[in-house]
Amino acid sequence: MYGKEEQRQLYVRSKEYLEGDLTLPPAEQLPELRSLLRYHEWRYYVGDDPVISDFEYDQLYKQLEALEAEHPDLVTADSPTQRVGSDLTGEFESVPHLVPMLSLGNSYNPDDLAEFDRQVKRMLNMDEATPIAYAAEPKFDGGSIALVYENDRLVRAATRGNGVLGEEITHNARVIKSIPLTAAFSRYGLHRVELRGEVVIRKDRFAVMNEARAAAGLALFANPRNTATGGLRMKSPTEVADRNLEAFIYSFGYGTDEAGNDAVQALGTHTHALDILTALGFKVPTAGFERIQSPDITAAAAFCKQWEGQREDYPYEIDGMVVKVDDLILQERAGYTSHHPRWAIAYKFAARQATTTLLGVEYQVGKIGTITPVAKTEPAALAGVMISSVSLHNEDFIREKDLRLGDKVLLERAGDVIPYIVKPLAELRDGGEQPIVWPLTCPINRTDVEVPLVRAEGEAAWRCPVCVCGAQNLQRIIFHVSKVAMDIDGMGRRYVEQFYELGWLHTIVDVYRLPYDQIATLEGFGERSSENLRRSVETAKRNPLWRLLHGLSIHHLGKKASQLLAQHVDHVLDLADWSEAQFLNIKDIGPTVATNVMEYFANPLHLTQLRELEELGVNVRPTDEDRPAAEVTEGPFVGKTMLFTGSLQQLSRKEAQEKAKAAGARIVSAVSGKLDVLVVGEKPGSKLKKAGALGTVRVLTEAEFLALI
Ligand SMILES: NC(=O)c1ccc[n+]([C@@H]2O[C@H](COP(=O)([O-])OP(=O)(O)OC[C@H]3O[C@@H](n4cnc5c(N)ncnc54)[C@H](O)[C@@H]3O)[C@@H](O)[C@H]2O)c1
Ligand SMILES: [Zn+2]
Repeated sequence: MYGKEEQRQLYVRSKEYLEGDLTLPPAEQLPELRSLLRYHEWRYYVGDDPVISDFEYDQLYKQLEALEAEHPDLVTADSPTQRVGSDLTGEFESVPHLVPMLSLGNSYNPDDLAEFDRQVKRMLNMDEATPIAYAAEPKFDGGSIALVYENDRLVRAATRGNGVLGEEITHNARVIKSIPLTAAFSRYGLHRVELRGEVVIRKDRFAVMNEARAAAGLALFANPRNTATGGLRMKSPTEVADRNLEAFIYSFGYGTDEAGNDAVQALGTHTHALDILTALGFKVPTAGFERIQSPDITAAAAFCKQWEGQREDYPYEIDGMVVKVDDLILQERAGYTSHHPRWAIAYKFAARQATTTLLGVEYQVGKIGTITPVAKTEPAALAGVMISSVSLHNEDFIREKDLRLGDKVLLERAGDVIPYIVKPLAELRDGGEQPIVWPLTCPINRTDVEVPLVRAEGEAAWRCPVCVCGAQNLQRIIFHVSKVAMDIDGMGRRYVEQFYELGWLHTIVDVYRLPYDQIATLEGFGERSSENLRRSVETAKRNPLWRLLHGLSIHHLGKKASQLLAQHVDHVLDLADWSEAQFLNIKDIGPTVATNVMEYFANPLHLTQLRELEELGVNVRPTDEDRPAAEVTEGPFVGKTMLFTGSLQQLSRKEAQEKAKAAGARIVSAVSGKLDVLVVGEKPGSKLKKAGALGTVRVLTEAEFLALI
């Protein structure tokens, strides 16, 4: 019905009208707006596949309405404001409704409802101060249905069609269990009635159906509304039965007694009419829960707001609420336009779908270097917020949806769920769309070195194995500042995490350029602690080299190996030029450490980091503590192993150990058959006992030890 290029044009023009930057004479705007609305009605009703949001459609509609109000001479009978959108497909026989099935006017907030209330009163020549009672109930989002009962039997069911003619679907309605085939209308003096209702599918049943379809390899249903309207039009009633359809009945459209006189108004109120339908066995919004009778518009508005908040928890899809003048006689007096009743109005919830243009893709790096593509879009209003970034999850998502740069895309955001792209509107493409090329190398990396991404088998995510922005850095930083590595006093995991969250720490390099003035302003900090932290960091900069090496988190490079390497270089970057043989030449360094250290230093990103550390004043050369004590060949303890236990009185443990080493001893950590000398201070404890039991250990007091050296 519409060609591809034509559809694209209609879409682009619609967005231009919505932007509101058109200055055309009304005589040109009017026919164009009408043709735009007709196109969107076709997409929405016939295709069940709209290309703009309901809110946008309503805005275009309002533009047309306003223009027509200014230029009544230019109103045409076929204008979308003068009739309801048609869902006639031509696949079923059309039948005339007993009373036209109309649309509803729209409101979006309590102010709109207050305005509606004033209009109703003006129409009824009522005083503004006199309250009108309203009924309010959910606006079910499914397919409209009209049910005709004669002599208490269901004789016909039809879709809304174009409002005047509907499509006859009686066979399909008969298999919907919530539609009674017989109902005792005669008890209320009703001989012939036409009921109005909405056919829907419960959200959980919809989900189960789709799971089953996925398991069977069938195409998934797009959404419950779509599935319900499609379900009504199935060719075979058994297929209809499979869809778990239900029908909510929300009013009498028509009702006469045996003589053909109106018998509906006698029911008094809309509320009472629904109570009767409930009693007759129809599925009707439950009084007190799904519907209320409110004394005035304010209470009705509050009920609408309440439902907007609980919409997600409700088992059925609703796109708003409907507020109706409760008194049936007042309804009749207020009357109808050719498009909607003047006594009712829809209170629309914020649209959960929107269409917009995909402008570009950016990449984020998450935990363990996972690369997440993020779509950048033209800003779009979605469920009450402006959206311009939408996660694309991973490469497969982009590929499966066949997303391209420049695509018009359908966005959705339901409840707390993060917004996502439902699909591109492929039929609106003009050929200028560009493929999204998945990066082979890390897109985050800010250096000029390319880092290939990796994707583990069976995983959807690509990862940057060394990403400088990756959250794996968080763990590295925590280790880097810890006691065993750089031992930065007062910085622990908690602060690292906090600073990381604040964006101050990305890599270990940032540890040495923290914003202390800002830290001072953090809750629980203050000038003093900030200054203390700064001092700890400054102290750590003078650490022996082995601590830095250990703090690089190189796989398998422990404290001992770090110390050994620190002894054998003049500058940490010397290691970048080392061959495997050079590593293996060092006693106690094996091939595993060699490989890992070589891999680390082969990565230019790491070299950049080390240079940055050096520029920031971090020591990158061996200190005295790193240097091996010159081989001691003379002294009282040459070739002996030694251990200290208990508390020493004259020397600190560390001093004693240094002196022992200078006297040729090698310090060990445990009592064993290999221990030669045990020096005991006060309260020696179990080590002395153990040494005594061995009988091979020479035991010295602190004084004896001092005398010997
Ligand atoms: N996105 C698009 O391109 C596009 C195009 C056309 C229409 N639309 C949407 O459809 C609307 C117009 O469609 P419409 O004419 O079907 O109107 P509508 O859906 O806004 O309101 C009328 C319908 O509401 C249903 N309804 C559900 N619960 C009801 C209740 N408790 N009481 C009364 N009616 C109830 C009825 O089936 C009735 O036909 C637009 O405002 C727009 O939101 C969107
Ligand atoms: Zn990276």
